[in-house]
Amino acid sequence: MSTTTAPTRLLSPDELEAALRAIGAERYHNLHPFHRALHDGKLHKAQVQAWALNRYYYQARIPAKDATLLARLPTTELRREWRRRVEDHDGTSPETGGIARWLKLTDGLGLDRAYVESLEGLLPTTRFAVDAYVHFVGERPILEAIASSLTELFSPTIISERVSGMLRNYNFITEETLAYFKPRLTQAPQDSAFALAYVKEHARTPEQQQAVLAALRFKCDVLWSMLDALDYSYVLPGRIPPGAFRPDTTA
Ligand SMILES: O=C(O)c1cc(C(=O)O)c2c(n1)C(=O)C(=O)c1cc(C(=O)O)[nH]c1-2
Repeated sequence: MSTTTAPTRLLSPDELEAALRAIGAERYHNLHPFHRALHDGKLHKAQVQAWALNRYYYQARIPAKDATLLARLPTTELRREWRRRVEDHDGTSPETGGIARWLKLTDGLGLDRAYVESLEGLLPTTRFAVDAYVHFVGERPILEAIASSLTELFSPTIISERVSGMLRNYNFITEETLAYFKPRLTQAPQDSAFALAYVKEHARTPEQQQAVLAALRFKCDVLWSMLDALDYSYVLPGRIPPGAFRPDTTA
């Protein structure tokens, strides 16, 4: 039996934007039960530690994925725009930038810095998911690589919810430990506005538009699977994989 797929038509730039936003409304990781529990104060400190430790790997690899893309970009203007992202995360001197601020969060949660940076305690899925994102951006066409960053369209909302929810619900969380997130509220809209305008201008065929939508779905899957792994390993009893962070022995 043969199956036929209806040919996809060319969307207007605004229809493409609406289709991208619909993917976020359906699949972004704000909808994941682990995030709901994190923000609503339903987790123990050890589970919050596991989230921060695993998410450190995402933060640490973001500037590497951006540098990979930077090297492939064809114009000065594009490289200048993308270089800013690398600086936002790596900083321009020691103790500045997003990675340093994320380590303030893991410090504030009582995790040993050398242990966090060693990556020894990561869940296997965290490593696989983050590495898949870095490879995607290194290997796919530039249009898709840029489109995969578009989850940032949706991040200011989840970050605002997270900061207010965690401050309200956990006595071990302070404004200082959550300092990572404040600059993201201005950086992410700047980043995503540029990426969205780029994608709307350069996705000019139905195939390119479908590839852009698939890139955003892929990225939502990366973020979702990281939370699935945390949920499975640290919410269900007796599921922590061998070698992964064990709250009682390493915190
Ligand atoms: O806290 C979050 O929920 C969240 C989500 C995302 C995202 O949607 O990819 C990013 C970030 N934070 C973030 O802090 C960040 O630096 C970042 C960079 C990127 C990217 O794809 O280039 N996404 C995100």
